[in-house]
Amino acid sequence: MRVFLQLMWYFKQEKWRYLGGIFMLALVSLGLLVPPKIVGRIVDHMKQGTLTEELLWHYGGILIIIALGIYILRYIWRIFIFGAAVKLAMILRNRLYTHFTKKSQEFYHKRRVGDLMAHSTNDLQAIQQTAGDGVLTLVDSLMMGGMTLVAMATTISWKLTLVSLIPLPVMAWATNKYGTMLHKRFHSAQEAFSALNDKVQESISGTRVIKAFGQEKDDLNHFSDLSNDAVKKNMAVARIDSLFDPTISLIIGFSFFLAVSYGSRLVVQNELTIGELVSFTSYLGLLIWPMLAFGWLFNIVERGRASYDRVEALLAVKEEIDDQGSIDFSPKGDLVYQIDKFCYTDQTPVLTNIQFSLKRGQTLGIVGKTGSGKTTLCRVLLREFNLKESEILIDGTDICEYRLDKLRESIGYVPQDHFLFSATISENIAFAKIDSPFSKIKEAAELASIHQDITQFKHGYETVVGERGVTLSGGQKQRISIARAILPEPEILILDDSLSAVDAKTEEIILQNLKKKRQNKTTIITSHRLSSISHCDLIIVLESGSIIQSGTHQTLLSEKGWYKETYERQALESLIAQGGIHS
Ligand SMILES: Nc1ncnc2c1ncn2[C@@H]1O[C@H](COP(=O)(O)OP(=O)(O)OP(=O)(O)O)[C@@H](O)[C@H]1O
Repeated sequence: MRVFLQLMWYFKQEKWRYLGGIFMLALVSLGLLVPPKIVGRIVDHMKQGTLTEELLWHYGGILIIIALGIYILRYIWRIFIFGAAVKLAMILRNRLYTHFTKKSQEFYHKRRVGDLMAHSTNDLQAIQQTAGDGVLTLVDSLMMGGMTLVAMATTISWKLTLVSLIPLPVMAWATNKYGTMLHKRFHSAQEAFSALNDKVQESISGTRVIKAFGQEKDDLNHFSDLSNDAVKKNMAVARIDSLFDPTISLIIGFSFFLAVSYGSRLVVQNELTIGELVSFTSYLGLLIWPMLAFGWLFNIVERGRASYDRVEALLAVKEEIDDQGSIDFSPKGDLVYQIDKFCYTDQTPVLTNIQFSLKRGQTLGIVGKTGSGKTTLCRVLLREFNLKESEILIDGTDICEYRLDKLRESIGYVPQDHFLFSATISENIAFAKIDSPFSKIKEAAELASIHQDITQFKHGYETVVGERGVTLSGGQKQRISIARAILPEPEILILDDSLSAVDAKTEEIILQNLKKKRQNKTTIITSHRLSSISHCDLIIVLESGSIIQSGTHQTLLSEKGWYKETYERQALESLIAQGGIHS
């Protein structure tokens, strides 16, 4: 029942709804006590031969009024209690979503998407059930059960009530034992569901790779294994779950047996009328629901607790990036990198001794072997990771002193693994500035050299991309991502290997456009193709996270080293690709 304490903050917040609902439940329970009493009286009247038509109408009238009252009250309490439960799920869903939006890339790197989705669906549903059905079963079983017992003991016979309750301790023991077993099993069932969710998500996203490698069968087998595991764990839950009802029915059956045998004795001894015995057994019948509800309560509560623990653990994950900056405007100006050492999670440095500066409006080219640290050098500027003091400065101010949103507002980043949303091309381009006029969207598309392609589509800028729409080529996606980044005219534009899927001619056009348009703005380009960065004001060559060469294209060509070798090799490759060398 700990979950009710955990949810106390919400019960307090919605106390009127819950108190109102509970009050109505109490009225319903009271109302339900009346019919057995009336039936008992009618039986006694019949036995004594005093039952008149008028009396029958009188009792019938009371029964109808009670039935109607219960009907209305049940409707209202449902709205109160279940309505509050739905609202709780909404609050938690919003919290989780807000939490997700604040999390860093590392958070998503470490977690499985399917797992996060399971938290937002299955777990929240279980918590909603606890705040709705859980409260109902708890209150109803205690109130309905308690009132019925009091009615039995005070209005009929306390001796008979005590005798009928002899089997109850067995029920308390059994439900407690089942509850403990359920908790563990629910946890692993929810974990299995998360794993299954993750598998489905990954397989659907990666379906092209799966098919390309002919791995459908293996994928299906893997899915079946996870699915079987989820079934097995849910069956384990169901096996305990299924024990509740038969156990309770058995115990109530035994109670009935005791009530009828001992009750008949009391009737024979004239301590009880037949009508009272009939009322008593009807009351016992009324106890079936509270007892079953008590059994379900364990089930609901244990499921809710397991889910609430999981959601709380997720919400407790701290922000990795401390956004303590106080400067409330977006930075503009000269850029200075002075990083001694940067490591991801382990102690192996990924960047070492990175020292360079860039004037506002200049273009920086970053090249180097794969894995040399180019992307990392860009991402540290976005503050995706915590930096030490003064490792990167803009206009002489540590980037950590800017508010994170303000810093990021001034940077347009086109990542290597670009992503387009299932929305129209125009919405994708205007993603960072959704209210941009069409002229701006078109201008960005023209700069990114994608306008022509877009006009070829039947619906032009209104073409839906992604799962629900047209399939774009890699180069088209890249250029739409570039248009998206340049539309807000960011102070710093980072193209992280973003021209890899376009041909050399288109690349040149895009670079020329950017040069013209972004005269006073800084641009950073990482690339494997040296032609992409040859125009840059500063080029740095990275190897194993360190700068091994730096300068302009001309100075780097004039010295021996990686840049010259790579440039000459790529020039030769390009010549061969264009038709070879003619002697
Ligand atoms: N999130 C991360 N956590 C831990 N290590 C990482 C992470 N991202 C990158 N690395 C490691 O940092 C090193 C540099 O990676 P980075 O992506 O910066 O190189 P790169 O030069 O951009 O490579 P490429 O040219 O292939 O894109 C690599 O050894 C990589 O494994």
